[in-house]
Amino acid sequence: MSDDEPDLELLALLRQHLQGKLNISDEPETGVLEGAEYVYDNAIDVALDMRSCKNAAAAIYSQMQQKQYSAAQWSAHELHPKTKDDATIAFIFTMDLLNFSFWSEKPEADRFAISYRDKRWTGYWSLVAAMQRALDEGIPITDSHFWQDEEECTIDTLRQVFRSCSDEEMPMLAERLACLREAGTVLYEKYECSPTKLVEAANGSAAALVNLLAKDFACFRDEHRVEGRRKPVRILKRAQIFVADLWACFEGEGHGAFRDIDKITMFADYRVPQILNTMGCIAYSPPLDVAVRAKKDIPSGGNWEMQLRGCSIWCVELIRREIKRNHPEVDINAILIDFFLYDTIKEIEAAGQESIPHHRTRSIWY
Ligand SMILES: Nc1nc2c(c(CN[C@H]3C=C[C@H](O)[C@@H]3O)cn2[C@@H]2O[C@H](COP(=O)(O)O)[C@@H](O)[C@H]2O)c(=O)[nH]1
Repeated sequence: MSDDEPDLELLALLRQHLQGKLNISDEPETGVLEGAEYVYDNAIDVALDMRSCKNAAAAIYSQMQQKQYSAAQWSAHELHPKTKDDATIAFIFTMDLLNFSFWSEKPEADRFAISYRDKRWTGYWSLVAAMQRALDEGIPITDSHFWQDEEECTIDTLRQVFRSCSDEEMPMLAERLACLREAGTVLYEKYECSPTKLVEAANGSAAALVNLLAKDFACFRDEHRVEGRRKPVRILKRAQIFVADLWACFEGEGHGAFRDIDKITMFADYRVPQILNTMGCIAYSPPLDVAVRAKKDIPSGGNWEMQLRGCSIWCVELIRREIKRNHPEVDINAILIDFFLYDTIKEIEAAGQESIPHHRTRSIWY
């Protein structure tokens, strides 16, 4: 080897050493957790209670153990798709494109609801039920070609797909149509009209898939400016829950196999902050507490809302760390803790035992 040729072996060793020391990894990061910690460090209207977080970690761990909570629960839900194929990937992609803002101010009997399989579905489940019903009725709601067809896929088509068994229409139908249109265009331009090709473009990295969604789809770009910080805080709730739903549905196999799945954080929606507050893990300042209990509109991207979302992400991260500290052998991540917390608050809601309302923010982000 001549003197001026680089010693590739030496360079490889140096790179390995530096990566170890400086944690310079080729693996992508989403930046969500870093942004959440920044929001928590600067929050004045939402605080974390460490004693309650410790107690919650113990309670969540023991209940998850008792219920043998795992990714397998996802497919066990009556309405979730059961096959592990491209059709299911398209279903989950469509679902998480539209997975936002189901809440209503009407009484339970009058709120937007979907009648399907002789049951009345509300909230998130109304979305899944409406999609299943549409497919049963031959409406290709999960097909990105359909989303781009301005003759076939109109606001009236969505009114039909999401027709309610009460007088209230599904919220934000126009925004949902815009999400489908945009996603159809991006899939056509970049991913051969295939959600599976989009998943495969991430080469098995959860963080890379989240970043692809945020980069290529404006309707997944759930990031917001906060004062005192140059770059926006990335929350990316629907991008992250898409990866998590894929991972859970495929039970970590095939198109659900992500080597860095533990980089996915809690999904900052309007339900998990409610259960975290109920458990005493997060506390609101008096004015925020009054506003939430009065079901006042909490503007999307505002100071209060960003504190609610950022502090909830950070809170679940601390609960996850506490569980891992006490049970290093247990394979648990923020996704399973989040799914468990969501299902728990839904049980509390069904039993009519909510002690504080969820916060009211209307947005396409959650
Ligand atoms: N953080 C978090 N947010 C979640 C879910 C789910 C459903 N995931 C299923 C999959 C596995 C789990 O076991 C669940 O069965 C929906 N949401 C969000 O909540 C809101 C809907 O509330 P409500 O209107 O009351 O149904 C809305 O923003 C929706 O996007 C979750 O898991 N985590």
